[in-house]
Amino acid sequence: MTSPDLEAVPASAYREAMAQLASAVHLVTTDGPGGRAGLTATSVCSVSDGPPTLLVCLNRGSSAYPAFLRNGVLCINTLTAAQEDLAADFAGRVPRAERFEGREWGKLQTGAPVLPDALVAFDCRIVDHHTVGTHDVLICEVAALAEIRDTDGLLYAGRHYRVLPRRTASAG
Ligand SMILES: NC(=O)c1ccc[n+]([C@@H]2O[C@H](COP(=O)([O-])OP(=O)(O)OC[C@H]3O[C@@H](n4cnc5c(N)ncnc54)[C@H](O)[C@@H]3O)[C@@H](O)[C@H]2O)c1
Ligand SMILES: Cc1cc2c(cc1C)N(C[C@H](O)[C@H](O)[C@H](O)COP(=O)(O)O)c1[nH]c(=O)[nH]c(=O)c1N2
Repeated sequence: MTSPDLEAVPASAYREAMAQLASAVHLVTTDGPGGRAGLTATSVCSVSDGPPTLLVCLNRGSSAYPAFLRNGVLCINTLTAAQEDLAADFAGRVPRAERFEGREWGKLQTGAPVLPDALVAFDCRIVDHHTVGTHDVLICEVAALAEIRDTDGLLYAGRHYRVLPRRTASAG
């Protein structure tokens, strides 16, 4: 242990520690009565395969957050290495209203926007949510999956985007 048990961990130290972890990068999107919205997220995790369920942690302060709760559906679009620009756009480089411009978006079961050529996409219904600090943990049941693409993935680690090379059969 490098710090006493009862000493609070500063947010800056926590973020520096979290920056050491590598994560896949996703556009989390929604559409419905609350409007179309989306943001970049790394806090996505598998919960169960029966029923197929994952979680995503969304900051309640983001402009997109109310739309997710109102719509009750979302799509986790996992980005390829070629989609790094989109990650920056949906993390705030482009205003919320303009983030979906310039490409055709698909849909599966729920109507949440599906990014063409995503590495994979999980179309979900939000079945529960829990407030923890600044974020809400959304529990999402998977209603449909998009086709898996045979291409390099995108990682975020050490505050930089990186390429996750697709493992080929010859690579073992
Ligand atoms: N889970 C999140 O909400 C989350 C995750 C990654 C980045 N971000 C945001 O993106 C920007 C750049 O992040 P960065 O990784 O380049 O540097 P950073 O130093 O702000 O964050 C380092 C790591 O700490 C964690 N983190 C950062 N802010 C968080 C938050 N508000 N809630 C929970 N975890 C958080 C993430 O794992 C992040 O990769 C910041 O504004 C950050 O808040 C948010
Ligand atoms: C690499 C990376 C990863 C994440 C983020 C950023 C970046 C750069 N952001 C922040 C989020 O994308 C950003 O706050 C919103 O896009 C801002 O949206 P509005 O402009 O408020 O709509 C983010 N926010 C969140 O609520 N959950 C998350 O898991 C993540 N992960």
